[in-house]
Amino acid sequence: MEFTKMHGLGNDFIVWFGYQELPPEASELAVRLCDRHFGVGADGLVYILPSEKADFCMRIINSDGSEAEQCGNAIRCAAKYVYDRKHINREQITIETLGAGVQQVELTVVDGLVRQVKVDMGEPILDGLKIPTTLDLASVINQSIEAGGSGFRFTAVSMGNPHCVIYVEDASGFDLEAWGPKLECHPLFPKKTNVEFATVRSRDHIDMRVWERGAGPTLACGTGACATLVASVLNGYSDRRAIVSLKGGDLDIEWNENDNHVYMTGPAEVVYDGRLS
Ligand SMILES: N[C@@H](CCC[C@H](N)C(=O)O)C(=O)O
Repeated sequence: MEFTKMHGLGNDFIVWFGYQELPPEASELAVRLCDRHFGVGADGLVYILPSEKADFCMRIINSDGSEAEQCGNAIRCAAKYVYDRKHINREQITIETLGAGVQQVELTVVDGLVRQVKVDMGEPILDGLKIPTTLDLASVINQSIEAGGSGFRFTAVSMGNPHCVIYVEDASGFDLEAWGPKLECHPLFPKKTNVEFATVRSRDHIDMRVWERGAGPTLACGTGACATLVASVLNGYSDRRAIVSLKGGDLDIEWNENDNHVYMTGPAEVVYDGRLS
């Protein structure tokens, strides 16, 4: 079984190509292989599959074996993979996702090397029940939530997958382990949620740390960065375009006023090719 280890800003994946469909053992394999001591070590498994609607289809399995609807860092990796391995010879690629439709990806290639990947992440979902939350509201902005005896204010956004954005004084020093798991499984979020702790540095720069649903603390989350930018605009904290600084590096995020789509630009890297016996 040949795989490729890739990452987007340190959010790392075991990438598989060549399957015709998601194998039934994907969930069990994710738990085993993502283990950083007894396995390969990764935040998730990524399958690049054939698609009837787009050039390729991408499916992402979190390290706990659950399947996510979408993954921003993985879609950049998938686009770089198919281009580098010459499965496509265009710099514009369409990739079908489980929960965020078909996404348009554009590669910036310099001297044959993929330098940046820009993804049209589609329109954010703001409706409370569709995110999903248990709140029947047109948008879930600056609402209160209690976890572990403490109260927080949160804004919920879906980018195909659910996000709970909380503003804190210092995101980079925030104790993710203490609050992440409690908020991830909070009953307000029926499908659980990714949790972003954000600090707005200026109107075009936001620091964010993430506790991912099904994966725990990761170095970066593409959909989380998009959700954080959208939440920051909704709360009046930022402009519609900002750098979101994550532990693993920066993403350039824009929520375009004309088409209401969110655009994410960032890198994707190959670490190594491997073979499982
Ligand atoms: N790291 C991702 C998101 C992966 C899925 C997430 N854990 C979920 O369950 O929704 C990203 O870069 O977007």
